[in-house]
Amino acid sequence: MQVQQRLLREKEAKIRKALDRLRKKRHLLRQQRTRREFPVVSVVGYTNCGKTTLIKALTGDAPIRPRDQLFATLDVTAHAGALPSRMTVLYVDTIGFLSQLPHGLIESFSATLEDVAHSDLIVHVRDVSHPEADLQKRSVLSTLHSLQLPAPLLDSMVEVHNKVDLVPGYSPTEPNAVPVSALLGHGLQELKAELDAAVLKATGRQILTLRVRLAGAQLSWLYKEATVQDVDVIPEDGAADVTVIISDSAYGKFRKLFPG
Ligand SMILES: Nc1nc2c(ncn2[C@@H]2O[C@H](COP(=O)(O)OP(=O)(O)OP(=O)(O)O)[C@@H](O)[C@H]2O)c(=O)[nH]1
Ligand SMILES: [Mg+2]
Repeated sequence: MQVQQRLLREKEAKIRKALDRLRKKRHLLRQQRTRREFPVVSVVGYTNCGKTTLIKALTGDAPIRPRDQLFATLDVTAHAGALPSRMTVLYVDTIGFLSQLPHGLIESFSATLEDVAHSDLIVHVRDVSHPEADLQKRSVLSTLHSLQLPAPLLDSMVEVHNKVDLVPGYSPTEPNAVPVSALLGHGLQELKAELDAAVLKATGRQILTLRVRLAGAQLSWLYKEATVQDVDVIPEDGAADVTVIISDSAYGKFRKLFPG
């Protein structure tokens, strides 16, 4: 009994320390984000649902290692991944939700989730092979609602049904859910297409084809400030049709800098 209590105390101290580190890192992440202007996708879900595995599958990132244990992710980490439109997004891994948090940790945990409010899109990962999958969903949603997130962020949430490899013949009943197996890599193309559309919509970005003069600075400006998808050179005009993903604010700047 005593040994067990000591072990638990040690574990709690470890978690607290990790949460402290986390707060510092979050700050850094926020700064980075405002500088680079990458859309941020927060990946949330009940603990052990496969968030880390999914992010790894979407980004091909090696350093994050999923572990089959509670709170394998005690650190908020961001990983860059490319979507089919060639847009780069940052996936932020979050701490797994639990319906019954240990007393005294509730505050720290919600603090780590504050950053979800600053993301452009929320992806809710669910382990559909879990016998209590529905209960877990309700628990996650109620936590999200208690964070007082902006309504558009909640409304645009993408629901991912993970671990479908464990449920033969699985087909989602929810209309907007994307079935995947993060482990086997099934359904990832469909998910990426869905994320592409959702991120564009959520961030006020659009895909435009702009006619630019090759002699000027327009093309290099677009490479720097937007995501260039395609360049179609028209040699006889000394021009090119450039297809870009561009934010409303960047497009405004572009027109100001290069009128006419
Ligand atoms: N069969 C199967 N197992 C999966 C799948 N995705 C993840 N897992 C396994 O589920 C376990 C938990 O995965 P993680 O990615 O660590 O889950 P997590 O949501 O990040 O967990 P926490 O960070 O602890 O909240 C690991 O053993 C994974 O290998 C899947 O699609 N199919
Ligand atoms: Mg994890």
